[in-house]
Amino acid sequence: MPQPQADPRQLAALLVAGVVEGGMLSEIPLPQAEPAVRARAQRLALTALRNFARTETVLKPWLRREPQPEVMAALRVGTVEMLELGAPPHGVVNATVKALRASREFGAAAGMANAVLRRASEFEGWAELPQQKLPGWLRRRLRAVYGEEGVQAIETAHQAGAALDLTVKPGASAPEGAEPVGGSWRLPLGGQVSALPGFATGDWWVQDAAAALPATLLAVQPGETVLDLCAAPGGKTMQLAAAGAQVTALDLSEPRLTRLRENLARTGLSAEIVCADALHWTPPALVDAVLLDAPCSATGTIRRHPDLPFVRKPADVEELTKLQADLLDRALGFLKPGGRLVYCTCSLLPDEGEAQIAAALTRHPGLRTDTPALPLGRATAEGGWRTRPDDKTGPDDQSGGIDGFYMALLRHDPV
Ligand SMILES: C[S@@+](CC[C@H](N)C(=O)[O-])C[C@H]1O[C@@H](n2cnc3c(N)ncnc32)[C@H](O)[C@@H]1O
Repeated sequence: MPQPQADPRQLAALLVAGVVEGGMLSEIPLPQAEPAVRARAQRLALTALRNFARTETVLKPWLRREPQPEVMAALRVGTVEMLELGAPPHGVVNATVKALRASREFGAAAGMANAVLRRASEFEGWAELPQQKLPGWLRRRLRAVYGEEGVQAIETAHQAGAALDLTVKPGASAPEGAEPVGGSWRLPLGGQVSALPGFATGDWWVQDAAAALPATLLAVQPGETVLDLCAAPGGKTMQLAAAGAQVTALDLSEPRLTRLRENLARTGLSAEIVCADALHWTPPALVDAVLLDAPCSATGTIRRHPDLPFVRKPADVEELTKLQADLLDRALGFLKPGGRLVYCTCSLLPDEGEAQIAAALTRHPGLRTDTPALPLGRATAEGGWRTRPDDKTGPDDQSGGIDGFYMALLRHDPV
């Protein structure tokens, strides 16, 4: 017998409530649902999180007391569906009320939701409401580096979300309609990725245009031995393998390595896979090149992960910067004399980028930066490279920015 389909709005509300309670979007368990339903739920949840403060402004005047988190999340999802995504109010209100009424736990809130969402649908001036601000601690730290104007431009980019960037396997084609961005290809936002032409045949994989730069920077040659430390889910491993290198992909997380294995299988690329802690593992032989995509605050990816500002705390950054320095010191020891290493993080915080490399240069005699100009972003004082979410990808860029990344090419000469 066919199972009743899960409602994307209900799933979206579960996701939003889960994030408010401190969960990462990718880790919140959802009931079984078709990929298309999950994709729609995901899109609604992302939109609700990107417009969290705005929905507060619209809903608060009509709420006598704060509803249960799940009900509040359903109201936020309904509000963005009507006001941001332009869905007809009648359908949104009816579906939300029907779903609440059908639930044993939240049925009593159905009448209130009906009244509040009808009011919300009449709200005027949605587009003029202030954009979503970063949390105070992060905003202050970014303002010290990029200035108030820079932070506002970054917040505007976060609010706009991200297009779908693809890294295309050499010799394969991007799907029709994709535009070149840096060395990547860009499709407008939306849709179910696995349904796009070329997905099943492994012609490309999803990776932000900025995230594709570090592997390009390493410029591996066919036959070179390369260690991809912190490799999963494998976006950069696939680039290195596609360039013909002999890649060892190492990661601490077995579940993430399962995704890396699936990605390699789909794209028909190969790498040796090691599940280990890079701080305690030693390669059997020194290598020509290392890519260290170090664990970080991921604050450069808020465009596509608007749950991060709800979850990240300043203490996480302190812990991560120590780990990054330890990983970098260890990774340098895996290089053949004269070998090269790309260090990168998807963070906007200089503590996880510029400052890490400046400190490493003082710790390691014989270490130097040798980062050439890349198609997107700008050079930094210590010899690295920085991209920002508000970076334009071309003179008439309409497609939005790129993730915030830091990267540096380091050469380790014997002293
Ligand atoms: C930024 S993600 C890597 C993304 C990946 N390079 C890609 O392009 O798809 C960082 C990874 O570091 C891994 N990691 C964290 N600490 C580690 C450690 N001590 N040793 C090895 N891997 C570690 C995490 O499991 C995570 O998969």
